[in-house]
Amino acid sequence: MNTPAAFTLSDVSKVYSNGTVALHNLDLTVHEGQFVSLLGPSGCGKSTVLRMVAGLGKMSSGNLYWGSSSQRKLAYVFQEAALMPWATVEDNVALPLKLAGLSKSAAREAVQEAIALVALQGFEKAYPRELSGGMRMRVSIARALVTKPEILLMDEPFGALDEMTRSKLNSDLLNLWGQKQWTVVFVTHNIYEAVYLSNRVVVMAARPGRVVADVAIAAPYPRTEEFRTTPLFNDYCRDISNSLSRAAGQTAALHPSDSVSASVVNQPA
Ligand SMILES: Nc1ncnc2c1ncn2[C@@H]1O[C@H](COP(=O)(O)OP(=O)(O)OP(=O)(O)O)[C@@H](O)[C@H]1O
Repeated sequence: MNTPAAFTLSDVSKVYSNGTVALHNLDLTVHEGQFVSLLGPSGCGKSTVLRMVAGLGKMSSGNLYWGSSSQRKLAYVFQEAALMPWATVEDNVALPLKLAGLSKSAAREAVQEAIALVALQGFEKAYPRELSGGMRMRVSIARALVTKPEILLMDEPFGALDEMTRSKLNSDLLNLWGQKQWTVVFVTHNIYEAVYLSNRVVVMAARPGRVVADVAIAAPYPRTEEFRTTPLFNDYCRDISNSLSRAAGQTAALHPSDSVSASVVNQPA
């Protein structure tokens, strides 16, 4: 049985000012505590969905409904860590609280807690240039967590990281989610990452941006590295890959002049 809705996008369309139809009649309800991945090829509107939920830009039509007022506590994690290079880790993490008007001393406890959640104790005084890409992304996640969000919107946060760092951050993120039970909406191009992390994968296709499959990943948590080698994992990856292929075929039929990239449709081994 589903938990209450965290939010619902109802019949949402988004046409950018240059005429690009980024989303067309999209319906999506995300439930409290779900870990939902939005998966699809470049340009299918994944980031636009996040932006509409975050209120970063107006929908052209449709509505966003919140499950309850307390569920509006959002945090956004971007693909680039986007840290202030001149500021230490703790000052970067403190930024949202500073912007909200808290003094440094009032923010200290929350900043320490967020840094501990991403396992960066000892690096409070370090500058971004002294950190690896994975550590910088941890700082970016801590900066999102410092506001104690209930909904975490993550826009391909690990896309620029090497495979081993990505795997490590995947399992750390799952551990955190297991403790905190946020609602997570996670954008990715990567089928394996989506299946590993999520209890639901929403598959999208481009031109126009739309939902083409909604797959419940019925594997228990906590998920270990072994999950990645199970037949169940491979079955989900194959099914989702097939959905992406079918959708790419439909898009190609709609836009025969395009060369639709199937590069995201990697068949699992
Ligand atoms: N500000 C904008 N103005 C015009 N077109 C835009 C704007 N932002 C996005 N688009 C277009 O809208 C479509 C959806 O973009 P969006 O960034 O949501 O896709 P995406 O699935 O997140 O892509 P990617 O995986 O490459 O980040 C694309 O065709 C994109 O070029």
